[in-house]
Amino acid sequence: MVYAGEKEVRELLGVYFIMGSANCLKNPIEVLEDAIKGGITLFQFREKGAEALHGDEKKELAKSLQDICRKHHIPFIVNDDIELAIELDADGVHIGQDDESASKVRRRLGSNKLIGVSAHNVAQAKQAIIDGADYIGVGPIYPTVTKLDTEPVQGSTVIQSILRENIHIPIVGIGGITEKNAGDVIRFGADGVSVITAISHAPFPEKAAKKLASAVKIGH
Ligand SMILES: Cc1ncsc1CCOP(=O)(O)O
Ligand SMILES: C=C1C=NC(C)=NC1=N
Ligand SMILES: [Mg+2]
Repeated sequence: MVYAGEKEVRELLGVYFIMGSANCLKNPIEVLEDAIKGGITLFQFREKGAEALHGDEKKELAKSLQDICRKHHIPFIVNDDIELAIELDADGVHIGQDDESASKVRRRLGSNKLIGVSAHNVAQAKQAIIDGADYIGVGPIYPTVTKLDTEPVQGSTVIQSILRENIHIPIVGIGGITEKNAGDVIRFGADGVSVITAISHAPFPEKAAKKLASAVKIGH
């Protein structure tokens, strides 16, 4: 992927689907294909939790999902697992505060890859910029049961406190986001929304993605 400037990154964050095998009620391959048909703009492979796949099984699933993203020109991001991202030549990685710093990851990935960092306050947002991150994931905005060890639910406060500091890094909201509240997250000032279960548990993932995409568009 050619290096994406800030404006392209903001557009890429529109409807940012995140999924691993544990988040799916049916075949992850089908869920991703339907989500892409519905208009997601970015995909993150996040294989976590008790039943998460490991080793070759994890790599094979990642490759299958990456192939689907390539076919439809959707950038493929890997959560946490830098080695896997390098091995697959993924389009980028997403790292949390407990992972290695974005500056170290940048040295390993190079300038033409996307690096996203989870940020829960202004200081972490500022550090992410210093470290060369391309975007920050801020949340949980609303309560979520998908990730049990989240920071406290913060609603719009962190997004607004970051923007009040005149910090200009692309921001994606995360946590409990659905078609009903996605527009609010954009009105709070986020460039896009990232979701897991709103799409992965939807009876029709294509329709769920479409509804999120229109809520985001209206929110802008
Ligand atoms: C990975 C992550 N980080 C903060 S909340 C969360 C889970 C989001 O899942 P959902 O969209 O199903 O609430
Ligand atoms: C924890 C996370 C926060 N934000 C994003 C975009 N992805 C994540 N895995
Ligand atoms: Mg992590």
